[in-house]
Amino acid sequence: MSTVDGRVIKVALLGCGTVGGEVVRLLTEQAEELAARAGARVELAGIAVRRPDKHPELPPELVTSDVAKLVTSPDVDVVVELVGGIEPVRQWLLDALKAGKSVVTANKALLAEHSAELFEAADAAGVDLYFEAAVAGAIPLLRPLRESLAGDRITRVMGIVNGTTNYILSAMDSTGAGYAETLEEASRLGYAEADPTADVDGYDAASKAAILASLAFHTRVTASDVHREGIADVTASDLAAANVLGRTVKLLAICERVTADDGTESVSARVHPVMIPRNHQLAGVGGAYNAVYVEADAAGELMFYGQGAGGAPTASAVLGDLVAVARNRVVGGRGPRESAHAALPVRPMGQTPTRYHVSLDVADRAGVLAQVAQAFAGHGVSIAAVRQRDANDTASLVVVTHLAPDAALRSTVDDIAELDVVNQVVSVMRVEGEDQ
Ligand SMILES: NC(=O)c1ccc[n+]([C@@H]2O[C@H](COP(=O)([O-])OP(=O)(O)OC[C@H]3O[C@@H](n4cnc5c(N)ncnc54)[C@H](O)[C@@H]3O)[C@@H](O)[C@H]2O)c1
Ligand SMILES: N[C@@H](CCO)C(=O)O
Ligand code: NA
Repeated sequence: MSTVDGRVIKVALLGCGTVGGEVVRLLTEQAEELAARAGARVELAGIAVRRPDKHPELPPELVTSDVAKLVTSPDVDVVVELVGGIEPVRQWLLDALKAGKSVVTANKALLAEHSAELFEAADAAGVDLYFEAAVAGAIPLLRPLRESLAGDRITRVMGIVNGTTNYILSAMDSTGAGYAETLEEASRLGYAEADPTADVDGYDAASKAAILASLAFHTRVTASDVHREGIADVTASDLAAANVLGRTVKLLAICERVTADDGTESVSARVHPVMIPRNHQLAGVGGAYNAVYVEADAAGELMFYGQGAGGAPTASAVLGDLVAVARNRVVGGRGPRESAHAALPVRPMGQTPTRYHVSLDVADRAGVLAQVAQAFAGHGVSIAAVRQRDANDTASLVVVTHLAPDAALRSTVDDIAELDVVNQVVSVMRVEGEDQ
């Protein structure tokens, strides 16, 4: 029987790949415990895959390729979506919500573009939309933002939210391993997206940043609002330049509440490589692990850490959501709805305050430093530290700035590159954290 009265919650699973396969395993192995925790048996009503013939491990009576039929089947209470991508998934989930099914999804790409529409459909039907697995895999992060911190005022969310790029940067930093071989390994381990350029070019992290900023600041932020740079341009020179200063490079998502001098607030959301001191807590986060700091007025600083990618860790978050949905169905309640009441404007990247590390190869003669310093001053950028090392007739000059609008820093670097005394701009990267 497929009704809540019968204490059975029927689940349609869409996608049975890296994550979906683990969801099936855990649902089967932990059926008794899940029933006790949810207050109802949680049973599969169907599993939709692209190629049913490729899944001899699944019960044939459950497997289908007819997703549209499965998501609106009267037999189904909850749709768990683990296919990925935007279309046709968006339409399947809208159809499911309209038909009164709650939805659990790990699909950050979809949520970062269409969560408003999905929340509206969930509201209209009085059903749930849960997506803990969409950001930072196993780590409970969205539930704390949506529920535990709902009474606080969050000012910043910053961290490592993409396992694939963290795996690659960690390996490049520690073993000097090549980029391509490390990416291949990350794909083999099930961390990378179906198209790994989504990871490498920062799209995956930007989608997650949009979701985090939306929840943290009660504002609709979409992926296109997020400034995005991936790791494809991070070179061995960047890592070497970082190393000289006792730093390392991480791809960070940074979502901030920015308050202007006149007190008006805006939201800044960005994803880009960042140099951080080696003694920064994020520097020690290796492999496919994720770590996210949340700063809130009353709570202070919180840190969330754990496995951000991979089949089983992600399935853990999916199962947690599934139990929450099942419980809500059993008692007749609902989980949190969309909270976008603050509707803050999104601040363009050029106006966002950042700090730069600039490593230059310059001519070793009098007046060079003055010319470089003049370029910074010309854009109103204040210098925090300068370090010079001589080698034959050239010198290496490293400048770290104080906070300045990102556009001013960018223009400064453009001007410096044009100076006759500058042989080469070796590395330009944003900086977070103070050296101890
Ligand atoms: N792998 C991870 O570490 C991880 C972590 C967090 C979130 N996610 C998200 O979870 C989702 C699934 O990721 P995955 O790594 O398991 O992907 P995957 O490629 O391993 O699996 C995708 C599944 O979807 C099925 N599918 C694809 N197109 C279909 C169609 N048109 N009709 C029916 N079935 C179709 C495939 O048959 C496959 O079973 C994605 O949204 C991804 O972003 C993945
Ligand atoms: N491809 C993603 C999966 C987890 O969302 C990552 O590497 O982090
Ligand atoms: Na999570």
